[in-house]
Amino acid sequence: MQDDAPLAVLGAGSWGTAVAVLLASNGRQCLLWSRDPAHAACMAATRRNARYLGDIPLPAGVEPTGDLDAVLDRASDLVIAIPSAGFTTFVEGLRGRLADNARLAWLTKGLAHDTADTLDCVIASVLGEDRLRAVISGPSFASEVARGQPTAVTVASPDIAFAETVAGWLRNPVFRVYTSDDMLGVELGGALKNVLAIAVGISDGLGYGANARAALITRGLAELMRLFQAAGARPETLMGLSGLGDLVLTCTDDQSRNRRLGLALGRGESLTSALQAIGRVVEGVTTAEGVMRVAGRYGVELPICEQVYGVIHRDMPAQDAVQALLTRDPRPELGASFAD
Ligand SMILES: NC(=O)C1=CN([C@@H]2O[C@H](COP(=O)(O)OP(=O)(O)OC[C@H]3O[C@@H](n4cnc5c(N)ncnc54)[C@H](OP(=O)(O)O)[C@@H]3O)[C@@H](O)[C@H]2O)C=CC1
Ligand SMILES: O=C(CO)COP(=O)(O)O
Repeated sequence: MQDDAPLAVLGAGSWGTAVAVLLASNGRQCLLWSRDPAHAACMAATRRNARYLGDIPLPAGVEPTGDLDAVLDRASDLVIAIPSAGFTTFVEGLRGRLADNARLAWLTKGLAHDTADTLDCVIASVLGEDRLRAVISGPSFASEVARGQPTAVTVASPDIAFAETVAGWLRNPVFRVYTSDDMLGVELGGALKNVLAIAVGISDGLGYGANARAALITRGLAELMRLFQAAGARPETLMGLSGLGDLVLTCTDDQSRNRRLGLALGRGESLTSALQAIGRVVEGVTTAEGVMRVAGRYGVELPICEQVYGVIHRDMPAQDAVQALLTRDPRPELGASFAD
């Protein structure tokens, strides 16, 4: 693959734009596709993405476009940056339109909206098991990355050589990239942390203190560990950037939209008005539903995720959800294994 061929980022929200800026600052030509041609034209004219990342100038190497056919003609290395709710439909729309040598990476954190499968399963089943593919995940707020603040992430792929290739696109002295072959663990960590961040936000919004926050993060980690064991992900991935790293980031910093949603719900705002005020994707909302399906599939208990699901999708009062967690049957902190 030619290093001077353009890369393409598909999806021009906050994270897609930040990664396009990163790739261009690494010297790569980067097509940045928006599904809204007027938005693409505005970015091209103003050299900013006013809608999602307005304070960051787009470097010369970023080429905004609204023409997906032209993008697929010019680039065979594609980075998908759209929310999980639209992921499956979008990938199905790529079927039959990709060059044979097209390679895919994605920045999306979540589960397939319709099946609750991991996004890797979606890509493999729609575009073929042999398609080179990788997920980019880890603690990485878009605006910090776009401003060049130090960040470290993980790239996971079933093909470790391809993980290295993607890492090479992204790496620079302030953007450190590790690689992994545990796609499942990296994707599950990225999906669940959004739901857990809503839980921590709710607790903080209710005015509970630092003790409750630390307890929720720790017991959230135990939920992830249980799911990892049941699903066959590697426990050490949980201690990495896409697990503990992103869980801590998203649960503790108000840049997180998932945490901010929880804060608003804890303070008594309605879901609709909180989502409207945030005005960006809040992945934990749809993922909370998917996670319940995954818990059922593997027969694991995920009590914190279940309460978040109750608050968001069953109108449960936030205070009742916390109470339900506090009054669960007592149990040993760690059972026969860490995951019990
Ligand atoms: N922001 C961040 O700091 C990080 C985000 N992520 C993950 O990246 C993913 C994208 O998030 P982010 O960029 O922040 O979200 P934003 O809400 O900032 O932007 C979403 C973008 O996706 C576009 N979009 C939505 N649905 C579709 C669709 N069906 N087809 C094509 N484009 C679509 C939107 O277009 P339109 O404007 O037309 O609606 C918009 O450009 C999420 O899974 C998120 O969890 C991961 C790490 C960091
Ligand atoms: O995934 C993220 C940082 O790693 C962004 O988190 P939010 O979607 O909660 O803002």
